[in-house]
Amino acid sequence: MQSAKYSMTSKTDEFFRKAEQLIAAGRFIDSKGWVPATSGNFSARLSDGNIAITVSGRHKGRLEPDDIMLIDSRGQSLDGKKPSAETLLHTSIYQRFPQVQAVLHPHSVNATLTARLFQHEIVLEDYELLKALPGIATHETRIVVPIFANDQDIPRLAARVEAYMDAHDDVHGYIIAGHGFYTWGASVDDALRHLEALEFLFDIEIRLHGVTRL
Ligand SMILES: CSC[C@@H](O)[C@@H](O)C(=O)COP(=O)(O)O
Ligand SMILES: [Zn+2]
Repeated sequence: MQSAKYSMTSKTDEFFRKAEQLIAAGRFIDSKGWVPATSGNFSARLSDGNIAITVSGRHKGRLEPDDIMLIDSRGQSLDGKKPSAETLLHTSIYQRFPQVQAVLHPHSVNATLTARLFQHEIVLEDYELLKALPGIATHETRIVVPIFANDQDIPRLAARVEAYMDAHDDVHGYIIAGHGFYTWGASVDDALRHLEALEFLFDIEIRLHGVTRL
């Protein structure tokens, strides 16, 4: 039951449609082993600027409609539920990029290993799969994925991400060391494609550099 404070909050058909997309994305991401043990969080922006986001602490591979909640653009709960502990990392992306409509955060082994093998950033260059990312039309492309130190202080972490983004264009995602990565897109499907592409490219770089290091 919603409390009186939240009783005016109506969830629209669009909310439930986006919630279903996030649930399906979670099932797929979990099938790959990228959100173990309740880790990860997902969101999608609605046309009125509010955001559908995963409730904190839920298993992201077994989400039910009740596990997706509504927040405003500043991250305030609109339905009394507790949003993801990392909500600020989502709202910052939406504020920065008007075209972004979905943000996905997996905790994959490859993102974690990448941050162990590389410091500060990983460069992805000369891969056909880079074309899965927006605005890239050729393998003859070089992108940089920054790696930030993990931090339990999310506002402080968000501020570091913001400072990096202020100074760099064409950021398609970022890794948090010992934690996971964030990526986004113009729809849940687009964000999922970016997630899969980055995950694949991290895997290649790990195999390449991990083997070279032996
Ligand atoms: C299970 S530990 C993972 C959390 O600390 C966090 O990093 C995470 O991704 C999930 O937090 P959540 O609050 O469920 O969105
Ligand atoms: Zn996380």
